[in-house]
Order: sequence, then structure tokens, then C-alpha cells
Amino acid sequence: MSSQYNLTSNEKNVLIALEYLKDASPDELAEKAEMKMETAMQAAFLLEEKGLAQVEESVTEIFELTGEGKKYAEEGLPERQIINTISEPVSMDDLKEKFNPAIVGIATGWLRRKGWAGIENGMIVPTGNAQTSADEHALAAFAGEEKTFGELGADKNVINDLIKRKLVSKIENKQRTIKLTAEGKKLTDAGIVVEEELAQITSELLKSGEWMNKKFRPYNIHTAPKPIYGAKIHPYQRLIDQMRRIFLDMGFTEIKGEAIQSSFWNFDSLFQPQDHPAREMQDTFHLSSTSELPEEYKDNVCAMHEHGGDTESTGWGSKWSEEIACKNVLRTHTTALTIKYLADNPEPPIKAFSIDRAYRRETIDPTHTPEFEQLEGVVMDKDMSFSNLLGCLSEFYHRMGFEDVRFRPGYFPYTEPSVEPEVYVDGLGWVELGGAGVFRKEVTHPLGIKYPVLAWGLGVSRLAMLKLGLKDLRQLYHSDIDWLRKSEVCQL
Ligand SMILES: N[C@@H](Cc1ccccc1)C(=O)O
Repeated sequence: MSSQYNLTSNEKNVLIALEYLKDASPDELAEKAEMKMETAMQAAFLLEEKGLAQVEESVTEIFELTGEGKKYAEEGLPERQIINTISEPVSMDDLKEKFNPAIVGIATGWLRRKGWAGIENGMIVPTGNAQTSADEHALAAFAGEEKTFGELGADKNVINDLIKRKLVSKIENKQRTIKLTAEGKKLTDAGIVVEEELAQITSELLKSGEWMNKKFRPYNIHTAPKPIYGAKIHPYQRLIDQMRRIFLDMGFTEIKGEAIQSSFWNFDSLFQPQDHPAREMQDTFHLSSTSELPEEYKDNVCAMHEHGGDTESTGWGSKWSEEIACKNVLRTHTTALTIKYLADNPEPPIKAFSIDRAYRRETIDPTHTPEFEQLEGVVMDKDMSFSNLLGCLSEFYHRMGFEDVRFRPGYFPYTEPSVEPEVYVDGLGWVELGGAGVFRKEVTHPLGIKYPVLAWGLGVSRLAMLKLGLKDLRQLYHSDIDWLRKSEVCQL
């Protein structure tokens, strides 16, 4: 059997009030226990947890007239107003002159439905039978007050029709009733003793020695403490740092660059034809500003696009426009950074990477956001080959914790061969994570790059989704405090 030893004085006072009231509403309880309602209810819920009281919730539906409903309750429903004034067939046009046309519109349907009038050749013909209808009785039953369904004494359909006509609205009233449980009753039957309880000791109590005669509230070791959340790095940032660390460990140099790039560096230097669909308005954020084209490369790039320059390539075979190339865009991939870096640093060996944001006009959904991060990298050296590329990427994914990596053939205008790396994830299968390849001659030659270049651009947020077990990419950018608090710092 429960004892009262563990109860606070508020709980005891609520028990005493309940013993007297039996069933109580929160208001009644507060009044009887002489407490604020919030305090009384807080105590009631604590008693409920201890099995001594029960808080029941019930919902009652109450109906009331809307503004329009009140008006019609006084003046009569539109169909009543009209039928009362006609005893002979009238035309709709005549009616609309006498009454507000909106009312005539509403009324005609109901006149027919209620059998008060028929419509023949655009004329309203009264049937001579227009007894008070059920909805009129119901409107009158309100007498301007709130009523329960029972008090209205009407059929459900009648009330529902009035609700559909927006003349009546339904309010759901939640009520709580508090009562003792059998266990609570036993305790009150045995008699509750309320005595002053101290929750804290003070220096006065200690000095006077009075603490010895006082009763202290027992310390409840079963209450869960408030969780404490330590400061930590955002999970996405943590993963980005981990990826950066891996490439630094593999001897790469990190590069940075502008978010705004000329089309020249974003597209043309990468041998993307000027009529390539990715360059269209719907895929790229175009800016109104322009950049100067680099004198040392622009003619070579132009020649390569138009006819393959002094190589065996045929180029794209169409006119290349400087005007298009100098237009600025928000970089659609970070490949714009690595290609410029290579042009500026053509001496091998080069191992460079960048983790940065790219921008595309995507419709936002669980797997697309218009801003996202890419992990871009290049390796340039004398004898670099396609298998070095696959090895390098496999190594990166292994270090990220993915055991199985595979490469599917892919296509990019700037690489040949091209691949799409995939990792295997339990429950999801093979997941594609970006693109990679060996830069084509058409890309390297005009920029004076003489050695093979391995290149890749990997989806960082996609990888983060896998690592963090997210279904929605947007979670990474939301800063949802609950998720941030619960996300684990160490992952197994
Ligand atoms: N730029 C490509 C990825 C890529 C980079 C380098 C080489 C090949 C492919 C993308 O954004 O999808």
C-alpha cells in the first residue's frame, strides 16, 4: 500500500479536496484545495503518476450560431424571406431586383430542396406548401446561445447542413475530471496529515538548530534528471572535417575559390559546349555581371571548341562566343576551382582538393537542395592512369568507413573515361556518390597542361546522409535543435 510519506503538501491538499469532491473539474479542485489551477493540476498529474488519482479527459461538442446564422435566425433563412413574399410565379430577374442577388442565388436551391417551390422556364413557382422546416426549428432552438446536440433536439443531418451553410459552427470543448483511484481512496480513508515540509535547508535553520524539528521533503531518486547537452560540432561539419582530414593525410593540398565564376571557368574551360543543356537558365543561377576572359587561354579554348585547335580533335564544330563565356554564374560544380588551379599550376606533381559549396537551380525535395557541398579533387603527374584514379577514390571511401566500392561507367563532357563511384549500404544497396574521370585532351591541351589529370567531384551531403542515417537532406541545413542535441559525436 502507498504511504503518504512521499507526497508533497500540494499533493496531500489535492487528495483531501478530492476526498470531499469525488469528481472534480480543475476549477472546482483549485477552489477546494485553495490553490491556483495550474498548481492543483500539476499535483493531480503527479498523483496520477503515483496511481492515487486519475485525470480523465472528455470532449463535448457544442454548437453555436455564426454571425450569418444569427442574422438568419432573426430575419429568416433566405428561402423563407423569399417564399413569404411570393404567392405566384415570379422570374429570377424580378426577384433579384427586390432581394440581394446573392440571397436569391442561395434561396433557389433550398426552395426546391425543401419542396417550397419549383423552377419552370426560369420562373420560381411556389408549391403553396412552406411549413417551418427542421433547420428553422433548429435555428430557433439556439435562442442565440451555445447548445449541445441534445439541447437542440435536431437530427444530425440537419445540424450538418447548417454547418455546411456556415450558419452554425461546432466547438470541441475539452474537459478534465479528476478523481481518486481505489488506492487514493485507501490513503484518504486512513487520514492524510498535512505538515509543513521543507525542500531546502537555510543557514538560519542550521544556526538555530530548528532543522531538527522540521520535516524535509524526501529526495526522489526516481525522477529522471534534466538532460545536459554538451557543446559539440555540427554533425555535418564533423563529417566535412573528417573528409578534409583524409585528403590532407593522403598528401593533398586544399584549395579555395570564389562562389561566383565566369562561364569560362565553370563550363568552357571544361569543354562543355555553349549549347549544353546544363548551361540553360533552369539549371544554372546566371548573374548579370561578367568577368574578363584570361587572355592566355581564351583563344586556345575558342579554337578547341570550334574545330579542335591544333589537335586531332574535331571540337564541337560550332561558333564559340566570348560574350557567353564572360557571363558570370554561381559555380555549378567545384570543378571550376580545380581546373583553374591546374591552369595556374601546370608543373607536376599536383594533388589538390576542395570541399566547398556548389549551386544549381534544383527544386527543393528530400534529396535535392539548390546549395550543396562537393568534394572535388585532382591528381596530375607524369604516369597517372585510370587505375590510379579508382585506387585513390576507393581508398577515400574505405577511410570513410565504406567497405564495398564500385565504379559504373559515366559520362561527363570533360573526362574520358568517366565513372560514377558507388558504395554499398546495408538496406539501401548501391548508392551513387558523384563523378570522376581522366580529363580529356580537349580540356588540358588549351590550358597548357601536359600530363594526365585524374579528377573527381563527389557528393558530400549524400555521403553525410548515409553516414548520419538521414532520409532527408534538408535536415543537414535546418539546425533542428532536437536532432543536433541527440546526434552522436562518436559513431560506431
Ligand atoms: N563536376 C561533376 C563531377 C566530376 C568532377 C570531375 C570529373 C568528373 C566528374 C559533377 O558535378 O557532377
